[in-house]
Amino acid sequence: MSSSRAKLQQARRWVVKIGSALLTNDGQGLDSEAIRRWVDQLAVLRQQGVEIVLVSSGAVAEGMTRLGWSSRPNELNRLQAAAAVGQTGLVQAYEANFQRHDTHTAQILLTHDDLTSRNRYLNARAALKTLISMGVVAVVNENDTVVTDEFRFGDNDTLAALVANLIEADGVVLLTDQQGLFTGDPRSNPDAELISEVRAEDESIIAMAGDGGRLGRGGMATKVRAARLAARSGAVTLIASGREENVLLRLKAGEQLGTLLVPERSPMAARKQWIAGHLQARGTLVLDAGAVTALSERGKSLLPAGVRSLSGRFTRGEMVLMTDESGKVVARGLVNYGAADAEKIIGKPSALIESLLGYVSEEELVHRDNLVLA
Ligand SMILES: Nc1ncnc2c1ncn2[C@@H]1O[C@H](COP(=O)(O)OP(=O)(O)O)[C@@H](O)[C@H]1O
Ligand SMILES: N[C@@H](CCC(=O)OP(=O)(O)O)C(=O)O
Repeated sequence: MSSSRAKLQQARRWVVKIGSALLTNDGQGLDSEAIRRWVDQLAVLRQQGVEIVLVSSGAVAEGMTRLGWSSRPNELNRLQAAAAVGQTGLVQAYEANFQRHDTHTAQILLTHDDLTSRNRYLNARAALKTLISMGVVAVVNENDTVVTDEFRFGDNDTLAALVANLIEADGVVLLTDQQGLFTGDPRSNPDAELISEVRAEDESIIAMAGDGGRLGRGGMATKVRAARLAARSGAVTLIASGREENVLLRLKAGEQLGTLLVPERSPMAARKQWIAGHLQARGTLVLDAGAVTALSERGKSLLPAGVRSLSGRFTRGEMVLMTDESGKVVARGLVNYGAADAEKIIGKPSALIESLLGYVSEEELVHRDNLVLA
């Protein structure tokens, strides 16, 4: 087995996306047998220690079936109405199946704004992470009923990749109606060959990937682009057929199914690059000399004890600058406590956090995994 395949096997958090084409059996209503089989597999994966977030399409297609429409309407209001009708069918199907495994599901409907506005982004992230920690399977879809221009993400491949960025998933599995990415669209090109593994950044795959079928929105083109997005936070993406028997369990066992799109950087390197480049600092922590040395020379995390003062109005998870006493920036990173709580614990040993705050999030103020030296 290639070492890249092992990356998916070892991934502890997977975003699994099930496409419209697959879910609705090409327009025949929700394929409840298939949903049962995927849920059974997801339940086994969870027993094997994999955390799962599900991104499921199919609301519009299911709504059309329920409303007796044979063709996809062009008017936005009718599409939105179909999505609203179909979404209840989708969540019913997942909830009923996960209940057989004593697992709760949660419906999360997201719009583009939710992932671009910092506040909403942090809320979505905190809610999803809390659900994961409680063992609840979130079932995510685009909030089709409120998006303004014709379906903003449009396809759920992009949404799955953005969710992976959001919750730092290390694996994205896109289940569709083809075996994976072929050198050309197999619907029109019978000689096209399946690609087993490719770099997510490889330019040549963009040209190979065509658009989608009757029900699907993005085709392979959006899957390839989604793999690139997921690679930004270091996640591997696997495109495979959801009709393949036990596909998820076989992937977890390391079988060479589908197409693996491999990120250039390790999750850690990608994460650090993201911290370094993409976030605005919300505050500053001034460190004592010992803490400066611990961070810059020994690669340590920042403990509250090494902080002399702070400024800014930051909340947990936001980015702060860390400076020495002369004001020189030594590092930047994501802080584990909001400013008000941080103020109470700076200069104190981590063992006192619980008595000072009444709870402990982490013993570090900034963990070294979430910290980049200047
Ligand atoms: N290079 C390619 N390899 C495989 N499938 C391709 C390729 N180019 C286009 N496709 C088409 O993409 C479709 C899958 O995308 P789509 O219909 O959007 O499904 P989903 O709803 O699962 O996202 C396939 O049915 C296939 O015909
Ligand atoms: N939000 C839409 C899904 C859009 C869609 O079909 O996406 P995809 O499965 O990527 O082709 C729905 O639930 O119908």
